[in-house]
Amino acid sequence: MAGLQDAPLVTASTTETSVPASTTAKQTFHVGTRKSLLARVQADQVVRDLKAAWPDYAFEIHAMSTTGDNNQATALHKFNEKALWTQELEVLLQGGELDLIVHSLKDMPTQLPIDLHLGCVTKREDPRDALVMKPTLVDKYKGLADLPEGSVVGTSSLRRIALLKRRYPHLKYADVRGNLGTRLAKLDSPESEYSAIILAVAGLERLGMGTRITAFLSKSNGGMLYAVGQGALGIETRKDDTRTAGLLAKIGCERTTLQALAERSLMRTLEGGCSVPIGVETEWISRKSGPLATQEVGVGIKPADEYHKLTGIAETSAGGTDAAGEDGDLTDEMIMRSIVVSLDGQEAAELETRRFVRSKEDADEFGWEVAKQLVGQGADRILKGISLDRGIIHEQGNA
Ligand SMILES: NCc1[nH]cc(CCC(=O)O)c1CC(=O)O
Repeated sequence: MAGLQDAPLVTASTTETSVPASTTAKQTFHVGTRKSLLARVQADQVVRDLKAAWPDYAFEIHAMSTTGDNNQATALHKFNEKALWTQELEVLLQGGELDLIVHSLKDMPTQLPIDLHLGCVTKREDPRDALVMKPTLVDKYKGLADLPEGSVVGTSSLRRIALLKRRYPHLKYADVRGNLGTRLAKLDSPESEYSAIILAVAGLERLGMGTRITAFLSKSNGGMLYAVGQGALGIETRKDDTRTAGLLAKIGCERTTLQALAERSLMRTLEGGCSVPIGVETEWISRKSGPLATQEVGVGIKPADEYHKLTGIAETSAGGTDAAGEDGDLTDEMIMRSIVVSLDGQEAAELETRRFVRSKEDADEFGWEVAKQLVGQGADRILKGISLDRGIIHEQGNA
């Protein structure tokens, strides 16, 4: 912080324009992101927040395409590493050419280079998955259950396919790739095979396409749990960069950060390097919640029916009339619903667990504990089966 305040306060320069050498520049922070429209919109959002918090500094966005972006023609299962989407940016961060990288948290590897870390998580948006119906079918079918036998649902995520197969075995699942716009265009084309596609709510909303959402999926609606980190932005920084840490302290969300750490710890403990169908839902419990408990799903804890939009807060109280959206009404107790599912949707280890989470260490421990319990339920057997299959197509797309 001190470093920031000491920094020179100077004349105007606008983001993304280089400052003429003759003028003294504002202290400039270099923000890295991928080149896709979604990545750009996300970086813009973070820079807007940073500018509002730190009007005396300048921010320059550097958007670059990465190995992942450049190899869209190559089957994604050949890329078993999320790092392909982040590596080039990380090298620039390590070299000091960038000060921070804005990621969709869901696309950020759980293992980062030793000198880098998740420096900040901003407030999570709606973390759920969305069902988007083909426009010509939208009046006829309101949900996946309504679709006739054999209808094709487009998604390339192992998690989405496995979870949906479990609940909707009458449907077919087919790959759909490309950025969000491309996927929607494929859905809309009258010749395409898709009746519907599944996309993250947050991505659609960030691009102003929230009106395309036919239904919001969740554990209680369709048995769909979201990906670790979905709906939140993660900012990667150098561990030793206290200047940028001070900057980010003003835009991070503590509640989301703890959720993110718990979810990522679960994933890190389970995945052992490869991407697997893991779904989660984490929420903070409001004051009127029930007792502390760890149980298998279906045994006692009443799941929250809906998300409190934009906050991911469990509305567990009977009337639900208290302002659950206010952090003041929340306890330090987190609920984590988790599932590890086989690719065919036939087998699953599933839990609903609560714990008091008051620190980053608590959050890490919570994820680790849940992972161990899932293993106790057979998650390791399911994961072993998947890594034998090796048909790994991971969550990462061309968002
Ligand atoms: N798979 C790629 C991806 N990475 C992040 C998002 C957008 C939403 C988010 O922040 O999680 C998406 C698109 C999608 O899954 O539909």
